Amino acid sequence: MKLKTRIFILMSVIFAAFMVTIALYSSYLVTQLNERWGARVTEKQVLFDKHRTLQPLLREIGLARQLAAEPAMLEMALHEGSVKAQEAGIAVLEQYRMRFQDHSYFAAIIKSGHYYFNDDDAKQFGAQQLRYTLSRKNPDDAWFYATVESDREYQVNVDPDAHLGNVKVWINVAVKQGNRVVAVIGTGIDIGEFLKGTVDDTQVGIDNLFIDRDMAVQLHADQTLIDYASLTKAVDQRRKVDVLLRDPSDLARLRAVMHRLESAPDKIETLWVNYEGRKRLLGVAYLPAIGWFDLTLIDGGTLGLLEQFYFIPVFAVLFLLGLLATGIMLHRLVLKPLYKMGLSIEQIKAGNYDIDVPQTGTGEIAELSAEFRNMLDVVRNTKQDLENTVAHRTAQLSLELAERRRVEDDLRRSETKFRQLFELSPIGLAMVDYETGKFLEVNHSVLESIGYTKAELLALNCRDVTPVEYESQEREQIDSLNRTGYFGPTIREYMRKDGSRYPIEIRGFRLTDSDGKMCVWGIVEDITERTQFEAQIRQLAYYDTLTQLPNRRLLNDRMNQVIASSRRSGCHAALMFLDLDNFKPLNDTYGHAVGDLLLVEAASRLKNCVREMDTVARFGGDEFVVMLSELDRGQAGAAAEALNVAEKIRSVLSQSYSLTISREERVDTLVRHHCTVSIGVVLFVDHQGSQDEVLKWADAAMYQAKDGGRNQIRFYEAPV
Ligand SMILES: Nc1nc2c(ncn2[C@@H]2O[C@H](COP(=O)(O)OP(=O)(O)OP(=O)(O)O)[C@@H](O)[C@H]2O)c(=O)[nH]1
Repeated sequence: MKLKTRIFILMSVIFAAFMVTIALYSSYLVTQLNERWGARVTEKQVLFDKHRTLQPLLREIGLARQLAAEPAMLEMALHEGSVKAQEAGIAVLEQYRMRFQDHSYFAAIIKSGHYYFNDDDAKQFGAQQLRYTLSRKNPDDAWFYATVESDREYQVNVDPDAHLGNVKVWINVAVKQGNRVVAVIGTGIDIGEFLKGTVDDTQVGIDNLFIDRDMAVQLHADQTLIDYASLTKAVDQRRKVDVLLRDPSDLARLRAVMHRLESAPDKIETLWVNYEGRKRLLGVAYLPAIGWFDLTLIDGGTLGLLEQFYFIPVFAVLFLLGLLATGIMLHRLVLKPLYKMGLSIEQIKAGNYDIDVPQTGTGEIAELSAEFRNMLDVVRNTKQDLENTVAHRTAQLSLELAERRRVEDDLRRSETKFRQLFELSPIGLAMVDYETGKFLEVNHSVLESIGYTKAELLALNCRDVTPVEYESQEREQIDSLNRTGYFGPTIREYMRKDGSRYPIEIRGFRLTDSDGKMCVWGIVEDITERTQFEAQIRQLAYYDTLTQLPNRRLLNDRMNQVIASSRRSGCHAALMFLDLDNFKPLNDTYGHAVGDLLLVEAASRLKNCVREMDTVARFGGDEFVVMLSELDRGQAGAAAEALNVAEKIRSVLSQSYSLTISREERVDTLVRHHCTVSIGVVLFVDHQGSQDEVLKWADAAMYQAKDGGRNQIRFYEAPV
């Protein structure tokens, strides 16, 4: 919401609040003033009414009481039959008659019931003061008996006189002998005359009436409302003030006021009541002399009460004008300069910083305007600084970007290099998840050996390609990784996709990848060729290339094993040294190749002569060694067993050899050759000496066989 609108609303609210407050307060003041003013006026009026009514009555009452106190009255009441007393009494009555306002009197004698009355100034009645005789049976005479029985000294009673045909305000005074009422005397005032001087004689807007203690109306300008002869009626049959005050609450409050005033008769109280449909101020005074209450009702208009403060609309207009003037001033001094500054701000928001902001307003607004201009300068400078900084930073960023691109290119080249290195490495490289063992990355070398595609292998776990018998080895590797961060190198096998196996040498390193994930880099070397090569070397090292029989080196190993075994088991072993007889002529005649054929054939025959556990070795040239193990424990048995085998060998090797000579582009030539063998045998058990000794002994025995004529078997016999 705009400031202008808000100020307008604020001023409207202030105006409304102010006017409501003023209206309420003025209403309160008017009420207060009216009530106080009305109360004062009413009190004066009530006092006036009270006294102008009471004054003539009190005068007549006083005169009547004075008359009642005349001795002639008592005498007449007691001795009415005495003419003297009667005449004296009437004389006094006539004397007082002229002093009464109405020029009338009455006297009613209890004993006789005679009612004397005279108001005849013209004396037309003459001596006929005795008018009639009162009777209890006559309702019109009830006033008399009520006065007698009331036990009060005097009473005021408004009553029509049936005998006289007029209505009077009667003053009834008891004539007493001691406490006994003997007569009632008094006077009357014509109601018309009395009202003229009291309730009739009121101003417009002022009503005056009198009520007795029981609220019966005693005097009112409208005589039809008067409760005549109240004295003689039951309380509930009287015409009361409720014919005028119809609101029960008004009546209740009036009753309370009357009750209070009986205790404080000098006071006057006022209260607001509804009277004839209008709000009237009611003043109440007590007339203790006659037991009546004076009620004076005054109309607000008559009181000249204020309806309202007429200056309020004027004040409202002035206040409104003041507000308008304030609004205009506010607009010129504050809103307009602010609006101009607002326009400048809009331009700045649109990016136009090169505007000229005018100096505007006065006082604080001028200061604000100046501060705004200063601020705009600061903003301009800051913007310029910012642009410079941005340009500088942009240049820096361009350089950094170029450098970064260069680094990224280097990195990419390096990555490509290492990727190529990884892929082209002849050594297998594989990365597996540390937790699950799943393959994460493998290079070409691994794939080539294992037979899986890359996608297939990356779907597998390293345990899927490891034969079950290596499970314990794999657990050790995991332990090693946990402890040291690496394992290996160890040799085991992987299973290819086709189920075949191949040997690998594997080592692993625990690493954390760029995502912080633990993994294991495995260097997996396919050692199939190396294994084969090692086997070849082993073959060359331990076997004779011509006959494929163990050579001397392997023979030495086997001899060590047999010597140790024989020492443990106690079984005899035998070593036979064989040398073919007359081999050289074959070489010489047909060449070494044919000799080789014979040597190969001889080796084959030898192997067939012994058990799997026995060893047949070529010692060199045409010399062979046969070693038998686990022979009998007894020497004789062992010698027999050895001899048996030696005989078999000698026999087999002595059989004719058919040797086929194959030459390029020539027909094969079959050569038959016959040769024998000389065998030297040594038995040994629990041998403590060197193997060379055993060989030497066997060799010696073999020479004995040679010396013995060849094709013989000789056992070594230790010199005695
Ligand atoms: N073909 C062939 N001949 C060999 C080989 N090694 C050694 N010889 C020959 O084997 C012969 C062995 O000689 P001798 O044992 O003395 O000859 P011999 O005829 O068997 O004589 P006696 O043993 O005394 O009966 C020599 O002529 C060697 O040249 C070989 O690997 N191949």
